[in-house]
This record gives sequence, structure tokens and C-alpha cells, in this order.
Amino acid sequence: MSRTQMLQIQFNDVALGYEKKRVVEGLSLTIHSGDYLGVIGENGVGKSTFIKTLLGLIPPVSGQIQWGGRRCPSGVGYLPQMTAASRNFPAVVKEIVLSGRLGHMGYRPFYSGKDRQLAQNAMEQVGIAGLEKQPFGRLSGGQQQRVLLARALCAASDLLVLDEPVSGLDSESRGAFYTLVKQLNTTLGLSIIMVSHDITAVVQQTTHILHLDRFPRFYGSREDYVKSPVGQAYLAASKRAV
Ligand SMILES: Nc1ncnc2c1ncn2[C@@H]1O[C@H](COP(=O)(O)OP(=O)(O)OP(=O)(O)O)[C@@H](O)[C@H]1O
Repeated sequence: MSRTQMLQIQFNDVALGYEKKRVVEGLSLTIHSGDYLGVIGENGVGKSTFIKTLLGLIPPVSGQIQWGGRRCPSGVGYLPQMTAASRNFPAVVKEIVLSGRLGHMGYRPFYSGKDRQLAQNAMEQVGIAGLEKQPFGRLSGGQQQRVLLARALCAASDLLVLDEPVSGLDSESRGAFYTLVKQLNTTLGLSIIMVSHDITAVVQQTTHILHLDRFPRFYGSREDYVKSPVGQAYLAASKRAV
């Protein structure tokens, strides 16, 4: 059974950026429940800026973003890009997963039974239930990404946002991670937004694609993207680069 509410995120002629610096202009799109959106584009075009704006961390420079009639996001789990420092984070797996509940605690000083149950469910869903007492820094890269995915899952009722989630992983761990995320999308009905440079995976895994540039180059279904001139040119260029 789907655990999602009806999600609808609408960008109406939005400009993204900082103070007076416009990074992306004229962005209009609608993300629906169950969509799996891949966000692609060259380095520095504004993919992280899009995510920061979507999460409400920075305001749009102009235009409007609506969350199903609301003006700010909720029910979102976020898996940020991994840094070298975060790979050695000094905590055990269960503590890290539970910390996904911090945003739901209000003034409560301790985790509730419900928080612990959600953390347990999330660890089972991503296949790390047996690792709960392990120090995070001793896990493989693939296991660490699953821990962070479980943490994000604890916070997510509607939407998971993944920023370059497989960077630094070997090809086997990358494949397993993509399979897991796709399962969360299809079996739980969670909407997914994934920023990635891995265009091959993006066209295999997602339902929709946003190809960013100063003015967005494409937004629509994955099927239409691979047939479009912009999609064909990007796919051909990425094959030549391999
Ligand atoms: N806090 C900031 N203040 C001002 N400009 C910023 C800030 N963060 C990023 N930028 C600029 O905004 C532009 C878009 O950056 P952003 O990080 O969103 O690109 P990106 O597509 O995610 O890049 P990459 O693929 O390299 O991760 C860049 O020109 C960057 O220098």
C-alpha cells in the first residue's frame, strides 16, 4: 500500500539563484505523486541550487513554487552529497538512521516508540537491519549510502531527494543502490528527485527528466527525452566521453 499523500509540486516561471544573481530562469514544471525525476546538466548549471530551492533552503529569485497548495515543503527526506569527512562520522548506524526523525520531534527531548519503529522499518527496507550497532566509519561505501538512505526514509512521507547519491561507489554498489531506490519508488509510491551526472542510469531509472541550463533545455517524460534532439545529443556526448 502506498504511504504517500497526494503530492504536487509546481514551479511557475521560477528564477533560481542567490541574492540578485540568477542561475536558472523560466523554470515551469509540475512534479506529481510517484514521479521519479532525474535532474541533469553540465557542472555549475544550477542542479544543487534547484534542490536547495525545492527544499525551501533558499527562496526563488522570482516566480512561485507551490506544494499542493502550501508554500513550504514537508514530508521530505534528503540524502546530500557525501563528503570525505562524512564518511568517518563517529556514530553507530542506528543513531544515524534515527537522526532522520529530528525534524519531527518538536520540543520532545527523546525519540518516541514511533520514531524507533520508523527507524527499524527503514533499516529493514534498505537491507541494513543487521548492521544497526556497527560504527558508520567501518562500513563499505555502498552500506554507508544505504544507512543515509534509511535516514532520509525516516523523514520522508512524500518525497526523497538524492543529490549525486552514487558518487564514489563501485559499479556493483551503484547498480544495487539504483535498484533499491526504484523499489522504494514503485512499491511505496514515494516520489524521487535525483541529481546525477550518470545519464545512463537517469534514462534507465527515472520517469521524468529535467535538463537544466541557464534556460531549462528539457522537462518531460523520460521517453520523450531520449527521442528529443537535446536528449540524443547529450546521450551521444556522454557515450563519447566514456
Ligand atoms: N551560495 C552561493 N552564492 C552565490 N553563488 C552560488 C552559491 N552556490 C552556488 N553558486 C553559483 O551558482 C551556480 C550554480 O551552482 P550549483 O552548485 O547549483 O551547480 P551544479 O549544477 O549543482 O554544479 P555541479 O554539477 O558542479 O555540482 C554556480 O555558478 C555557482 O558558482
